[in-house]
Amino acid sequence: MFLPTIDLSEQEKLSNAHFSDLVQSLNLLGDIILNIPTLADSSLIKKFLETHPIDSYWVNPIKEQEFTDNDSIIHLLDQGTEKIVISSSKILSLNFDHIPADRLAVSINLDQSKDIEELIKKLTGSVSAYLITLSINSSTESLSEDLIQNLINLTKLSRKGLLPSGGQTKIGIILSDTDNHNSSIEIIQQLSEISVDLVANIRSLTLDPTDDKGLINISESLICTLNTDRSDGLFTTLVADERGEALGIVYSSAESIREALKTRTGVYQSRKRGLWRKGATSGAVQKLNKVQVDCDGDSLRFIVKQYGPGFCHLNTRTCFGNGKGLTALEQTLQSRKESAPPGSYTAKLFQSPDLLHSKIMEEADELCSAKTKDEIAWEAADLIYFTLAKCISNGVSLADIELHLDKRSKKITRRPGNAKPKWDVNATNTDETLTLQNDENKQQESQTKPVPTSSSIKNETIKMQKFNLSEISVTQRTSLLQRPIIKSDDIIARVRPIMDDVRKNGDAALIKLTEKFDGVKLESPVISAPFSPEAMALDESTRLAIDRAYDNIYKFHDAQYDRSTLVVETMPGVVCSRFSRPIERVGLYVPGGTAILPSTALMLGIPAKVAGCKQIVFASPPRKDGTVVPEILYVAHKVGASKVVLAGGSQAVAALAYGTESVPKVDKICGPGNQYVTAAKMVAQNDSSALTSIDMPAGPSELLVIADNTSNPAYVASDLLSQAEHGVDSQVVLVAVSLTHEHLAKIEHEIHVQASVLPRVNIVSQSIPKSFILQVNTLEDAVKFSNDYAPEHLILHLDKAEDLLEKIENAGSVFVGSYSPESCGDYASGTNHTLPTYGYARIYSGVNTLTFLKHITSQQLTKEGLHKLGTTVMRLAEIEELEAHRNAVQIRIKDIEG
Ligand SMILES: NC(=O)c1ccc[n+]([C@@H]2O[C@H](COP(=O)([O-])OP(=O)(O)OC[C@H]3O[C@@H](n4cnc5c(N)ncnc54)[C@H](O)[C@@H]3O)[C@@H](O)[C@H]2O)c1
Ligand SMILES: N[C@H](CO)Cc1c[nH]c[nH+]1
Repeated sequence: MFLPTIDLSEQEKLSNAHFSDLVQSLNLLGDIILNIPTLADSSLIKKFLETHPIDSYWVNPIKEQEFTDNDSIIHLLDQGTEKIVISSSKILSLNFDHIPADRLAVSINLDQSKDIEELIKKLTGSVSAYLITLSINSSTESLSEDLIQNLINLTKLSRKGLLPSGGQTKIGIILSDTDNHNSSIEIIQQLSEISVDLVANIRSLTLDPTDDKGLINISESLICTLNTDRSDGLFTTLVADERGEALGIVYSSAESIREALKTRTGVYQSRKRGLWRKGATSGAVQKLNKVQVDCDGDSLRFIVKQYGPGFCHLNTRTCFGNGKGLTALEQTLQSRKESAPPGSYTAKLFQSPDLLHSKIMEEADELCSAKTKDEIAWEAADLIYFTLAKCISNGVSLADIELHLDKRSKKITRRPGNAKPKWDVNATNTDETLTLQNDENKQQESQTKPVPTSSSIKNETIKMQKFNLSEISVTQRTSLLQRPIIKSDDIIARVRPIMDDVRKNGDAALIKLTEKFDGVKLESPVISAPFSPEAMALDESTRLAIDRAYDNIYKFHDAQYDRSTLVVETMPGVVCSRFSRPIERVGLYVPGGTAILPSTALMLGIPAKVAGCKQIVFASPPRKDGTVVPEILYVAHKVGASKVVLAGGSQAVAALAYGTESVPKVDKICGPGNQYVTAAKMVAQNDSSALTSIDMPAGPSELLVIADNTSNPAYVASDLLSQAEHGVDSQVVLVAVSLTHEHLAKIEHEIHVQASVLPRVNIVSQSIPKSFILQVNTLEDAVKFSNDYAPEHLILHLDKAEDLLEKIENAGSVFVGSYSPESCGDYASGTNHTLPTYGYARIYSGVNTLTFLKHITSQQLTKEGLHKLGTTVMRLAEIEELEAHRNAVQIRIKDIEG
C-alpha cells in the first residue's frame, strides 16, 4: 500500500481538524514516517506526539545527517521510535552493530547510488527496510517495465532471507515527482504486486471520495492492494479485541472498508443484509483501533474496542463463548466495580486501598518465597488478582498494561535492573551478597552497595501489614503462620564446599575463608586460655552488668540440674535407674554478623558450665582488627572455656565439627546464627563421620505479642521493635484482641515514631513491613493462632496475663504482663535466649542445662528378680525368633532352678 510521511517542520501549518482526522485514520493502517530536518530537531517529535498520539512511527532525519555517534539515535529508539531511517552513506561509515536490524531503515537515492546491488548485499541482515528514491517522469501513468524489473531484482536481493526476528524486509518507493498524484493508485497497485509500498506525504492523501484535487484516496489505496478468491468478492475479516483475542469472523467489502476507515468504527458486510454497522441496533458498537492486512493480502484483521455486552449476537464476549483466564478476571473485576453483590470481597478491596496495598505486598512476598511449580503458579495467580484489582479500581485495563510492556520492549538500552535499596534483600548484610564463585568481585560490589539511611526512609511510614481474622480465608490464615521458606537446598549447596575445605585443609582453610567472608587476615584462628587480662578488660559498669546477668542466668540454669539419680524398682528384684553425665566437649557459636552478641556467650556458656562440660570452645566472627570483643572473652573466661575460635558462619561450624590443627573437635554444637550457620549445623549433624549433634534450628529472631485494650501502646511498639531490629529477616507479629480502632492506631503510630529514631532504622524499615498485625475478636482466637504459630518469643500484654499461661502450648519463651519486656529475657533475667524459631517451638525446647547433658540408664536384677521376669523375656525373644536372647535368660534360669 503506502507508507505515509509527515514533515514535522510543517506541523504548525498542518495542525487543523482535517489534518488530525487524516493522522487518526493513517494510524489505523500502520506505521507513519515522521520527517524531521536533522536529529537535532527531535523535539519536533515530542511536540507532534503530544497532540497526535500515534501507535507506531519511524523517524527520518531528511537533511544530510551531522551526527558522528549514534547516541541520539539510541535515545530516539528508546523513546519508542519503531525504526530510524539512516542514509546509505552514513550507514556504511558508522558502526550500527548493536542496533537490531528491526529498528534500522536505509534511505537510498537510486540515481546517486552507483552500485545499489553491492550496497544491499552489504546491508542484508543489518537493516529491515529500504526507502528508495526514484525520479520518474510526471506524465508517466504507471511504472515502466524496466523499472519494475529493476525493482523486482532489488526486492529479490534484499529479501534473500527472512529478518532475524521474522518477517521480510520492507521496501518503500519515494517518487521524486511528488506533485503528480493522478497515477498513484495504479502505481500503488503495481508496487503492491511485488510487495513494495509507495511512500506518500500526508499532504497528498485524502479520505474524501469526492475529492477531485488529484489526491490519493486512503481507502482506495488499501482496497486496491487486496485480493480475494471468494466468489462474492468479500474479504474474510477477523475481529479481535485490543489484546488480540478473537471476537469473531465477519466479511468486508470495498464499501464497508471505506465506511470503517471514514468513521473509525466497526463496519462490515453482512452476506444477507448488506452494509453492517456493528452495534447500530444492539448498542454493542466498536471503536476501530487498527486495520491489518494478512501476509498474502486476502484477509483482514480489525482490532476494536468492543462496547456493550459483547461481540456475539448471543451477548457473549466472543462468538466462541466468554473468555477465560486474565480476560475473564478483568471482566469480573470490572463488573464488580460497577455493581458488586453484597459481601463481595473484591468490592471491599476497591473500597479499602490500605487492604489492597497490604494484600499486594503480602502476595508479592509469598511469590518470592514460593518454590515448587504449583506454589509459584498459585502465588502468582494471587498477586495478579490483587494487582488487577488495583488497576481496575483506577481505570487501568489489561490493554493499558500491555501497551506499556510493548513500549518497554522497544527500548534497546537495558536498565541495570537493580532492586531499590528498600527491597534489596542483601542491602544490610554485605556478607549475603557473596557467592562461592567470584567472591572478590561480589565483595567489592557489596561494599559499595547503597544501604538505606534514616534520611532516605524518614518520609515513609514504617508500618506492619494488617489483617482481620474474620475476613481472611483458612488458606490465608495458614499462610500467615508460615515463615519465609528457608531455601535449605540452596544454602546447603553453598556451605558444603566450605565445610569440605575446612575438613580437608584445617587451619589454612579457616584462615583463608575468614579473610574471604569477614575480611580479616588472621595469623592464627584460635585464642587459647588463659586469656590475657588486657584482652578482656571491661569498664566497671559493663563488668557489673555482665556479672549480674551471669548470676541470674546461672541461678536459673543451676536450678534446672537435678543431680540425683532416678531409681525405680519396677518389680521385686528388678531395679532401674537413670543418671546424667555432661557432654564432654561442646562448641558454642556466638553470632557476630550484623551485631556482636556477648549475651549469647552467657546463654550458651553458663548452662555448659553448670552441666559440667569438660571442654568448652567458643566460636565467633572476629572484628576487623582480628580480635574478639573483650565482653565475649570475659564470659569465656568466666565459664572456663579453653578456646575461642576466631571464625564465623559455616567455616566455624565445620572447624568445631571436624576439628583442625588448632580447633578441638567437639561432640555437640550449640548456638544461634544466620542461614549459613544453621545449614552448617544441619550438615554436621547428618554427617555420621563427624559424630556431632546440635541443639536445634535457631534462626532469625521472632516475636508474637498478644495485646488487648489494657495494653500500653508505647510498650507494645517498643517490644515489637526490639526483635525487628535484629535483622531484615526478623519477623514480629501483633495479635490484637478486639482492639479499638483508636488503640490500634496509637500502637501503629508508636511503631513509626519509635522506629524512625532507632540507629538501626534501616533494618526495621525492612523487617516491619514484612511483619503483620492480626485483629481477632476473642482471646481464644488469639491463643489458638499463637499456638499454631509457635513463636520463639511470646509476650502477653493482657489484663490478668498470668491466667493465660496454662493455655500456651507452643512457644520458646513467654513474657507475662506489661512489665516483662522481652529484652530482659535476652540479657539478664535468667531464662535462656537461644530459642527455636521457624515454628520449631512445637517440638524443641530452647537451650537449657539439659542441652549439655545426656542421660544414662542402668539396671540391676537379683536372682529372684530374674527368676520372676525370665519367662516374660524368653517368650518375647521367642516371638522375635532371637534365640540367643532367649538363651541368655534360660541358661541362668536353669541354674537358679537347679
Ligand atoms: N534464635 C535465637 O535464639 C537467636 C539468638 C540470637 C541471634 N539470633 C539470630 O542469629 C542471626 C545472626 O546472624 P548474623 O548474620 O548477624 O551473624 P552470624 O555470626 O550468624 O553470621 C555471620 C557469618 O556468616 C557468614 N556468611 C555471611 N555471608 C555468607 C555467604 N554468602 N556465604 C557463606 N557464609 C557467609 C560469614 O562467615 C559471617 O562471619 C540473626 O538472624 C539473629 O536474629 C537468633
Ligand atoms: N533476641 C535474640 C534471640 O532471638 C537474642 C538477643 C541477643 N541480644 C539481644 N537479643
